[in-house]
Formats: sequence, structure tokens, C-alpha cells
Amino acid sequence: MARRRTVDEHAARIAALVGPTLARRESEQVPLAAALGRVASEPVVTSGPLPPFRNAQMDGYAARADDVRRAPVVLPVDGVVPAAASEGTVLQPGHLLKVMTGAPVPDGADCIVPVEQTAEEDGGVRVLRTVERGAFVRDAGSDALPGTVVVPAHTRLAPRHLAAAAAAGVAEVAVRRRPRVAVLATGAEVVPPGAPLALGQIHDVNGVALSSLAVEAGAEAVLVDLTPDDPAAFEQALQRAVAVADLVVTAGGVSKGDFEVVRQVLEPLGADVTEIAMQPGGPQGTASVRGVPVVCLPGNPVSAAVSFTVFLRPLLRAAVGLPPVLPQSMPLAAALHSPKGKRQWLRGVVKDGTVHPVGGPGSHLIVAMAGADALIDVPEEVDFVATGDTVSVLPL
Ligand SMILES: Nc1nc2c(c(=O)[nH]1)N[C@H]1C(S)=C(S)[C@@H](COP(=O)(O)OP(=O)(O)OC[C@H]3O[C@@H](n4cnc5c(N)ncnc54)[C@H](O)[C@@H]3O)O[C@H]1N2
Ligand code: MOO
Repeated sequence: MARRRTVDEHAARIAALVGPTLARRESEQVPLAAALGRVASEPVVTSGPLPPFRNAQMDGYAARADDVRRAPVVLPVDGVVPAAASEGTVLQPGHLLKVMTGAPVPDGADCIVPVEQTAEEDGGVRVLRTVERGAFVRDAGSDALPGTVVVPAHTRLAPRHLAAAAAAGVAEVAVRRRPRVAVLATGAEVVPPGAPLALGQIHDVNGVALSSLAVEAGAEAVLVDLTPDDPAAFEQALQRAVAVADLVVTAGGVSKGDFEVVRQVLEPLGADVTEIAMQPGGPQGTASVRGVPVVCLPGNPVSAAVSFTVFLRPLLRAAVGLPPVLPQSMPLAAALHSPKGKRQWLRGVVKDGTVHPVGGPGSHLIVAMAGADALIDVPEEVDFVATGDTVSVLPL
């Protein structure tokens, strides 16, 4: 038998196939409310100063520091300036104006006396303590001057960045367009979740699993389809997918059975379908249909999810500016065996700095995978790892 392709070799092949598409840096405008987690493609710049005007930091009295230097002192109050005061007000020397937090500071005032440091009296307000010039006054531009970049390009937009953009009065931001991913699940026996099962049928796991993995990796799931093992139906779904997607991911139909619909349709189009030295995730394929990369994953749900995580997650995350999910080294909590010649990705749970294998190696063990938070990476040449040995662990 010819030497099987390694995981790294297959990863390089997928990167070469998908890379050019993902390298396109198209951008789109989105409203701030839809921009969380997206990556800014242009800087957000404030045209005006922030804050836009000099305003009060405390509920209290606008004053002149010189007038309250002799505190305690009683001064007359000429009125109240609410927040959103539209007309400029002027403070007369020796007087006070009541102000609310956020209200414009009247011309002539140079400090705010917090209300707690005053007492109402006949004929005015007693200022109990001296207040420094500038106290509790927020100057225009004290946060950002006009022209300041409030969010740099390439920033992954967190709530604090959206807050800064909103403060700058920006309603929409330019963000990198997400890669559009289509998922084609296959299998005559596969029916949508919610449908009753006849003997031999199984609920579709790969549709939701792969599309949500894609979304989690920063992509947009533009189409999720499920076709029986009928080449004509799969061909139609494939054509719909390549019309709307930057990347098509198929699941199932790539191994050695009689009804391998993905092979049947894609091999005549030049697909490369092979068995790689990996478990789960042995049968794998790649193709290009009308210029759109197609990555064919095995149908077993654990195999499909692990394959996506190993091959496509790094590429999608990098394309949208998300940080890579890096492997970590840690001791193994319980010894394990692994078939030689295949790189194993066993499911595990990280606890107290060690990784505990969960479930067995079977690629139908979906519930066991739900309880895992990491993949234990066992190299091809290793067939046994002892308790306490260091292993490489890829977070899920
Ligand atoms: N003679 C051989 N048989 C198999 C080999 C092999 O080398 N020689 N490889 C095995 C391995 S490893 C895997 S993985 C599977 C991959 O097969 P396919 O990619 O062709 O997938 P299917 O046969 O369509 O399905 C496999 C398995 O997964 C279930 N499945 C499929 N799609 C879904 C879905 N959307 N949701 C839930 N479950 C799904 C399906 O019912 C099968 O049980 O081939 C082995 N066989
Ligand atoms: O290698 Mo297949 O992808 O699990 O069970």
C-alpha cells in the first residue's frame, strides 16, 4: 500500500487550496449592533473632540475657584443647568449655578462643587469646602481630540471598541467580510433532528456541528444542506453551494462503500480523495468546483468535527483575524493505547493542569465528545502513553 499522507501534509494541501480564497480582504459596512466580534478593516476616527463639550463630572454647583477659596462661604444661586442644556449659560462672578452631571459647564465657571459639599441656606448655598480650579470639570477633547483613531484597523471588535465608536458618533463600521461557508451533509440514512427515526436512520449531526464550528471560527454559514446518497441530488446541492460560498465543506460519502456520493460526483471533477494517517478522520478529500474550494470530510460525526478542528479552524480563524488556538503540553492523567501509524486525536478533559481521556476512540461517540474540551494529539509512531507522560493537547 502506498504511504498514507500525514496530517501535516494534508493540512498543507488544504491550506494551499483554501488559502487564496480566504486571503481576499473584502470589507463590508455593518451597524455597530451587529459588529461584535468582527474585525475592523479600517480605523474608526472621531471627527470631533470627545467629550464634545466641557461638562460637569458631578451633580453640584458650577463656581469660580476664586469665589469659594474663602469656604465656608454662602453664595447666591442663579438657576439650574440640566444635562442637555441647549443654551450656553454664563456664571456671574460671586454666584453659583446648579449643574447636573453631564451638563455643559457655564462660561465663567472653572470648577464644580459636589452637592455633598454644600448646604442650602436662606439667600443661597453654603459651600463648605474649598475646591480647586478644574475640579470635576471634564474638558472637551480630554478623552480624544478631533482626528484621533478611536479603534485601529484590524481590531477584533469587543464591547469596549464598539463603545468608543459609538462615542465618536459612528453608526456603522467597516469590517472584514466573513468567509462564506456551505455545509453539505450526506447520507440516505440521515434525517433532520426532530424527525422520527425509522430503523436504520440517524439524526443529522454534521449539518449543525460543522456549520456552528464554521461560525465559531469566524465564518458565516450561508447554506446547510442534507442530501441522500443520490448523485443527482448531491450535484444539485453542490452547485447551489458553490454559487453562494467561498468554501464548501462536505461530510460523508468519501470512504469505500457502494454509495459514496461525494466520491462519485467529485472524483470525475478531479477531486483528490484519499485515506490519511489520522484517526478519527481517515478518509479525506479536496476538490475545486467552479473555482470554489471543496473540502470533503468523513461522515462519522466525531471524524468530521475533529477534521474541521484540525484542518479548517486554523485557516478560518487566521483569515478573520482571530488568534490561533494553540496546543498546550500537559501530563496525561490516565495511560492510553493508540494504533501505530495513525495520528490519533483522542477526546479529553483538562482538569487541574492534566488531561483526562474521555470516551473511547470510536468516531461515533458524539456524546462523549460533548463532554470533552480538548483533543489529545498522539503522534503516529506512538502506541502507548503512560500516566504522567507529557502530551500535546489542542483545546476544542
Ligand atoms: N471498508 C472500509 N470502510 C470504512 C473505512 C475504510 O477505510 N474502509 N473507513 C471508515 C472510516 S474511518 C470512516 S470515518 C467512515 C467514513 O465514511 P464516509 O465519509 O463515507 O461516511 P458515511 O459512510 O456516509 O458515514 C459514516 C458514518 O457516519 C454516519 N453519518 C454520516 N453522516 C452523518 C450525519 N450527517 N450525521 C450523523 N451521522 C452521520 C453514518 O450513518 C455512518 O455511521 O467510513 C468507515 N468505513
Ligand atoms: O478515521 Mo474514521 O475518520 O474515524 O473513524
